[in-house]
Amino acid sequence: MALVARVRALLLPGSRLRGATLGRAANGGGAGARRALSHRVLVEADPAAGVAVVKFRNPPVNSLSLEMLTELGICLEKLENDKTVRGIVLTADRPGIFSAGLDLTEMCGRNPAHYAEFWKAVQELWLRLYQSNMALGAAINGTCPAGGCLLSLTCDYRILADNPKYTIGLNETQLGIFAPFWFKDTMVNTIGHRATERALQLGLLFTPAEALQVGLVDQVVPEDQVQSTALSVMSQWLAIPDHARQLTKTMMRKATVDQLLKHREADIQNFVSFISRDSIQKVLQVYLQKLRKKNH
Ligand SMILES: CCCCCCCC/C=C\C=C\CC(=O)SCCNC(=O)CCNC(=O)[C@H](O)C(C)(C)COP(=O)(O)OP(=O)(O)OC[C@H]1O[C@@H](n2cnc3c(N)ncnc32)[C@H](O)[C@@H]1OP(=O)(O)O
Repeated sequence: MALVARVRALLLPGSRLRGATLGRAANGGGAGARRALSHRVLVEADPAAGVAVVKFRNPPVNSLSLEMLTELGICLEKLENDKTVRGIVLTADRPGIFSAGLDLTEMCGRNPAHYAEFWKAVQELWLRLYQSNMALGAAINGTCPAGGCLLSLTCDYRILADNPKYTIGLNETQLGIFAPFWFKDTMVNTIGHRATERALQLGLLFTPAEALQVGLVDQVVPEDQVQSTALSVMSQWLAIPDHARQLTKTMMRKATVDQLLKHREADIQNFVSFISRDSIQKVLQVYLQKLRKKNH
């Protein structure tokens, strides 16, 4: 289903996204700050600063399900069309888990049409974020594996909470799958080829100190200062004239974006045939069961 159709489905009577409002904040935010609510994404906009904080709230682990990807896409599209917003900070509504990455239940026991729809939605969100004209910051206030790490890597800078429990990285190989070329390219663009090769083959999840050392994040700060630091760094990015910053960003990212645009359909087909393999389904199911067993 294309984004428009998925949005329609989400707006059907009964959907909690229906009637989402953008009103004056009940609390928090500066004077004139506005808060918009959807089911899985909370937006706190501060028009005076030109910044919106986009908070993930898809319990229990902020996984990127099809619905979450769709709501995030809608929210970002709205912000892109809002002339008062020049920068966005992505964060988790509750500290602990920034995002557990792609929702594994979307990739297990479904049919090929579902896998294709899901992968298309992952591509769409990456394209929207990686090509965004806005300045994007990630206030990483929790653990950040795989697709969660990818989200943060689409941003222009990353601030990570100084908590050794919070790890970050593309750990796909540890699950028995692997990061597709555009995940890899996004990481190469951030930490370079050799560090990416090592990180991806070993499926490394970096502690804050390691992530800072390898350049996966730009700053590690005390947990209660992640959002405030991300907002203060944002003011540096917004001090640069938009057109100059945007042209530079496009120049840096265009080749990577073009690769996916050129191979988009083939990438979907490759994903569908890879994820549909019995052997891959088996490893994903074992991984999910292990996660679930912990709690039962
Ligand atoms: C030719 C080639 C073409 C291209 C091929 C490409 C192939 C690549 C394909 C896919 C790429 C995928 C990238 C991903 O993002 S995969 C997801 C990777 N994520 C993880 O490995 C993280 C897994 N989760 C955890 O490690 C923990 O849950 C953690 C985030 C650390 C939180 O721990 P904790 O607070 O202890 O919470 P629980 O583990 O108890 O989890 C609570 C419930 O949430 C469920 N859960 C967790 N993660 C996911 C997830 N990613 N998706 C869906 N569900 C998830 C977990 O099972 C618990 O459920 P329950 O309450 O029923 O027990």
